[in-house]
Amino acid sequence: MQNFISFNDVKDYTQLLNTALEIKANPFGQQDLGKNKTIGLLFFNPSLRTRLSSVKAAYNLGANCWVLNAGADSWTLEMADGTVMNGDTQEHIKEAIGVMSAYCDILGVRTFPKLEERDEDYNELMFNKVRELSSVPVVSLESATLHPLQSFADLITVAEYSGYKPHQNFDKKIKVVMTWAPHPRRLPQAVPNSFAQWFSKVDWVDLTIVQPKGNELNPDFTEGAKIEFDQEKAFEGADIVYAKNWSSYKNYGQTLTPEVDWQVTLDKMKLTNNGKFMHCLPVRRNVVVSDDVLDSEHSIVIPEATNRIYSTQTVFHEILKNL
Ligand SMILES: CCC[C@H](NC(C)=O)C(=O)O
Ligand SMILES: NC(=O)OP(=O)(O)O
Repeated sequence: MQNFISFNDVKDYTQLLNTALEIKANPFGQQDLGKNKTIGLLFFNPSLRTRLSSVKAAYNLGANCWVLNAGADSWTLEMADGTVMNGDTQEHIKEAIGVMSAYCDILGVRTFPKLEERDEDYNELMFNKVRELSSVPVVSLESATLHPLQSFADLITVAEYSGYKPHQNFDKKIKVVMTWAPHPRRLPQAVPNSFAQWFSKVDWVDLTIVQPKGNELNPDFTEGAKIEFDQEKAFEGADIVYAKNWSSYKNYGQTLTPEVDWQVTLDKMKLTNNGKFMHCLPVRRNVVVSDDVLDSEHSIVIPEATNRIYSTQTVFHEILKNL
């Protein structure tokens, strides 16, 4: 594995899943791999899980790790080429990424979308600029349109809660429903795009995506998923309910306020096959999902967040072993 930016960087998802489950069972078994290696984490946006799980994953592998919050810890960066830098920016992204990638063996980067110009975000201008400037492999810590470390952790979690065992025949079909949910702010499409990209390809999953009409995701990522607009119908018989808010792809960046309440409630979870509730976190309690769902046996959001250590550790492992 060279870079880890999307599902397209995964040659064999079953092999990667099995590796992750093996690493999770023996998390300190590969400490020689990270010896004398450094993993750099660059954040242009806030984070809790990605930041902390990535540091832990690096340490589990015996690697060093540094973290930088662009613009807060560092100089104000100039992103545009050709700028006469006599204003508020002190350092150009060209030098900043060139230097940072000289200080590490793998560079993780988080760059959220602006949610203004769809082409700018969907061409991943910012992330691709960093990738071109980096002299070391790049791992997405969530880009404008995808969040592969989250989706990989979600796959590990769904596998664990579905009875999947590495190298054993698994002929079940798991009904996974990703549902849009309300949020007071306009959020990226990265997490749902990525979840759809991964789970529409898993042969033991039946993926349904349910959202208010007009709020469908980019079809480039949802091909193969069943698209629904009736939330309660979609929940019927679901084994996994994955909730997430996303702003409009069609009316780019706009938020939606549907007439009916799309919050995930206990009554809705009763329509499922005693389904498990998942969310990437952070979650707005009693907006996205009710307290009585999050505080019930339905919720596996903490095991899901815990698996962020092992999705990340596996990706670092797969890149480090080729260095
Ligand atoms: C992991 C989620 C990060 C981000 N969430 C917020 C609140 O910005 C999002 O929705 O993409
Ligand atoms: N799920 C996730 O990536 O969380 P953070 O934004 O807190 O890193």
